[in-house]
Amino acid sequence: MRYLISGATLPDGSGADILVAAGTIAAVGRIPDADAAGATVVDASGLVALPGLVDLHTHLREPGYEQSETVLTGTRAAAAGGFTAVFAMANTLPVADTAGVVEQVKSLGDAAGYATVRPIGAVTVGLAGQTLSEIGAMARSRAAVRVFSDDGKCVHDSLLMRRALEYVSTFDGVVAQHAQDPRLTEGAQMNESALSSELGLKGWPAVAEESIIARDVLLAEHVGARLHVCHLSTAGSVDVVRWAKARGIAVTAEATPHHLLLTEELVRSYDARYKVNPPLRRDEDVRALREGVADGTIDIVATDHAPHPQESKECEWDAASFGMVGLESALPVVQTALVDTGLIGWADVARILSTEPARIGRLAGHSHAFEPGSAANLTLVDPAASSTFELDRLHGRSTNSPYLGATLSGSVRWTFHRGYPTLRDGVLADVTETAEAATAYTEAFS
Ligand SMILES: NC(=O)N[C@@H](CC(=O)O)C(=O)O
Ligand SMILES: [Zn+2]
Ligand SMILES: [Zn+2]
Repeated sequence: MRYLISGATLPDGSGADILVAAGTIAAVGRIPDADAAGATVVDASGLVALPGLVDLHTHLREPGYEQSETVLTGTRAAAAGGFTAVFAMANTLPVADTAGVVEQVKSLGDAAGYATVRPIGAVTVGLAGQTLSEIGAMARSRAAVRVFSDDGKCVHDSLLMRRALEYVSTFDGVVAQHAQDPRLTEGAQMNESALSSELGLKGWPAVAEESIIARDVLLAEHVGARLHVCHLSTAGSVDVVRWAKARGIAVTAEATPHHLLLTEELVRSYDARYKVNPPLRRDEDVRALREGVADGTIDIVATDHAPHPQESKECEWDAASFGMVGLESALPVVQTALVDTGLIGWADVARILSTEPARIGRLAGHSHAFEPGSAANLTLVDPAASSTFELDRLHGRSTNSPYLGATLSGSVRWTFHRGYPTLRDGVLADVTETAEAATAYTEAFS
């Protein structure tokens, strides 16, 4: 199948046609009619073409928590949000701490066909924080794991963290740390502040995050390894990472869309859709995170898409699960919080949502630029449109979105994964090339 994407705006603001053929970008620029003969025309006037979005932090929940999400449903949500690759977190059941589990997750992703799935390996066996998992075997496996994380839990033991950093540096891997001092956050339910006292909820101090990041950047410097910090949520964390980068430490950092838009004030509703780890913080923190993205201290935006079943959200605050779904809303939140506010432009969006996460995760073979010959992974966004998040706009198995009923600016219209549309003019495509694989998938795993 050949597609002529006509009249798109590239991230740098220039206009171009893009010819997609045989899974690759065949040509970019003014494309002669003869070259485009027979191609399906996609009218992209008014649309911004971005390299396919890459999420370095997605919870796909399979194996083990298929009532919340599966690799198939999660990657359908990814495609709907403009993503062509996702890194799947390791807090599944069993935990992704062996070559067998990461290979299974990769195979499920291949079979589903909606996005490239790169498994993340656990740092410690069972995420228990006691002994290192078989990091080398996962790196050498068919899944070629490069990112390791105990996300959901912090690698708290300093010596284990040191050993993990040393180990991954031997094959250019990276440890993605969930920075949360467990003792300082025992039983914590929301940001520690005047509001947490007022609401009578146990507070989660900023220092619980900042102190771990400070320790880890120093450890990374000491052993000469790459460190990635998940979901920065406080102004102090931005300061620590800024300091570390100025010192030349190989640290990268992410912010989630929700920490760039929402504040702890929402907790007043006691609506557990706003319960997330790390917690929503203050206005000052949101401002500092936005500045951190704008000045490059924060390298990427990652969704931390964390599906949970209704019963674990529709209950009292203390009993509810932490986490929000975020794949479909990520681009509109980024546009609303960062582009519409004038802090960044579309070239920066391409960088923070595609090229940089791909580089940090060592995602080989993913197209980052509209260069002839590269794989056709791309996303078309209508910045003049808006997105209202109703239940039918969520394609995953869980609906714990903080934006239900809300309208954000920007709308993802088309997603192309390896040359075929996974989202067509806002409608999730039936991935025909992989329909048989999808059937086999359902039979094998349901
Ligand atoms: N972010 C969350 O609130 N929850 C995540 C775990 C995590 O990212 O730490 C989950 O797995 O549900
Ligand atoms: Zn986390
Ligand atoms: Zn997470």
